[in-house]
Amino acid sequence: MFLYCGIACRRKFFWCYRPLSTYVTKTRYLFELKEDDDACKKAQQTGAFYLFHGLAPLLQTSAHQYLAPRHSLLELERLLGKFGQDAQRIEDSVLIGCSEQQEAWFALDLGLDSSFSISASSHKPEMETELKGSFIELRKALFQLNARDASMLSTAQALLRWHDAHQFCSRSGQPTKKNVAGSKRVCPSNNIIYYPQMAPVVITLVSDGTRCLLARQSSFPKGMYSALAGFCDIGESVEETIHREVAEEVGLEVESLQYCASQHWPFPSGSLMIACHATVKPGQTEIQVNLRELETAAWFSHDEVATALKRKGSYTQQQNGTFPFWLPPKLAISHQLIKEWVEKQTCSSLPA
Ligand SMILES: NC(=O)c1ccc[n+]([C@@H]2O[C@H](COP(=O)([O-])OP(=O)(O)OC[C@H]3O[C@@H](n4cnc5c(N)ncnc54)[C@H](O)[C@@H]3O)[C@@H](O)[C@H]2O)c1
Ligand SMILES: [Mg+2]
Repeated sequence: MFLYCGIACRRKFFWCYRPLSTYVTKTRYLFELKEDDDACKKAQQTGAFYLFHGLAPLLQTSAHQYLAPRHSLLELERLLGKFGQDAQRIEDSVLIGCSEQQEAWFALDLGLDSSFSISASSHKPEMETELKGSFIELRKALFQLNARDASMLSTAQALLRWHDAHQFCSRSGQPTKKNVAGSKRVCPSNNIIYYPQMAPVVITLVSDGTRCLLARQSSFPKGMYSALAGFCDIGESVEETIHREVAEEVGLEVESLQYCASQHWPFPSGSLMIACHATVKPGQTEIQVNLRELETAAWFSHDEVATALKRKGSYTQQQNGTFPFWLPPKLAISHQLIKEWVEKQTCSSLPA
C-alpha cells in the first residue's frame, strides 16, 4: 500500500511528494495512536484484542503449536457482559501493534483490573470454555508459538505487567492515569509522566578462538547450557557490562567483542537482550566459576556445539542418570548467537 505525504525539503522549503512504504505508513499510524487518545479509541472499534488472564495469554492448540486468537471489540463487549464485567474494562487495554492494513492490535488482561475489583479475577475456567482456549503461562508456551505471536505476546505481557505495577505516582502517591494506547501513565496531581521501562541485559558468547564457553544456572532445565547473561548496572556501557559479567561469572578477561543482535525478552519483567561475541586471549582460558551465579561453566568444541544445535525433541534423563547437553531453542537470542559462532567457525576452518 502506498500513500502520498508532504515532506518539507530542508534546503528549498517546498513540498515534494513521494510514496511512503507500507512499513513507514504503519509506523506513522502507530505513532499517531500513541499520541492521540481519540484516534486510538476509534482504532479500538475496528481493532482486535489479544486476551490475557493474570498475565497468562489466551491460547488455542493447533497441530503441536499454540495459536494466539484475536477478538473484535464486539466479541469482547459480549464476553465482558456475559461475565458481569463493565465494558469500561476495555480502557485497561494496551496497544501492541497493527496489521499492514492498519487493523490496530490491543491486549487486555481479564484478570487484572485497574479499579481493583475482585470480580475481574473470577470466572477464569468459564471464560476459557467460552473462548475455546486456555490461559497458559507465557514461559511454558513461548517456544511453541510462531515468531509473530511470540513477539506480540511478549510485548503485550511486558506492557500489561508494567501498567499493573505502576498504578500510583511514586512522588505523590496518587493514582496515575494511562493514556488510551498505554504508552505512558500520568499523575494528574503533578503531571509527572511515567513511560514503560525495560532492563538492558547483555548476553555474551565467549570464545578462545576454537572453543566457546557455555554455562548453566541451577534454575535452567536439566542439561541446558547457554551463553553468559547479566543485567547492565546503572551507569555502565554495554561494553563495560560484558567485561564485568564475564569477570564476575567465570573469572576471565575479555580481549575483544563484537555486536551480534538484540531481542526483547519478557522475563523476568521485560528485558532488552543485547547479544555479543567476545574473545579471551588463547593463553588465558582457565575458568573460575562464581558459584553464587552459576551452577557450572565449561569450554565446548565446535563439533559438540554443532551437534547439540541439530538435536531436536525432548531431553529425557539417560540411563546413567545424566541429561544430554542441549542448547536454548531457536526463538531465544542465545540460540542465534551460538549458531552464528558455529557458522563462523565452520567458514574459517574451510580451506582457502
Ligand atoms: N533470551 C535468551 O536467550 C536468554 C538467555 C539467557 C538469559 N536470559 C535472560 O537474561 C536475564 C539475565 O541473566 P542473569 O539472570 O544471568 O543475570 P545476572 O547475571 O545479572 O544475575 C541476576 C541477578 O542480577 C540482579 N539484578 C540486577 N539488576 C536486575 C534487574 N533489573 N532485574 C532483575 N535482577 C537484577 C539480581 O540480583 C539477580 O538475581 C535472565 O533473567 C534471563 O531471563 C535470556
Ligand atoms: Mg548471569
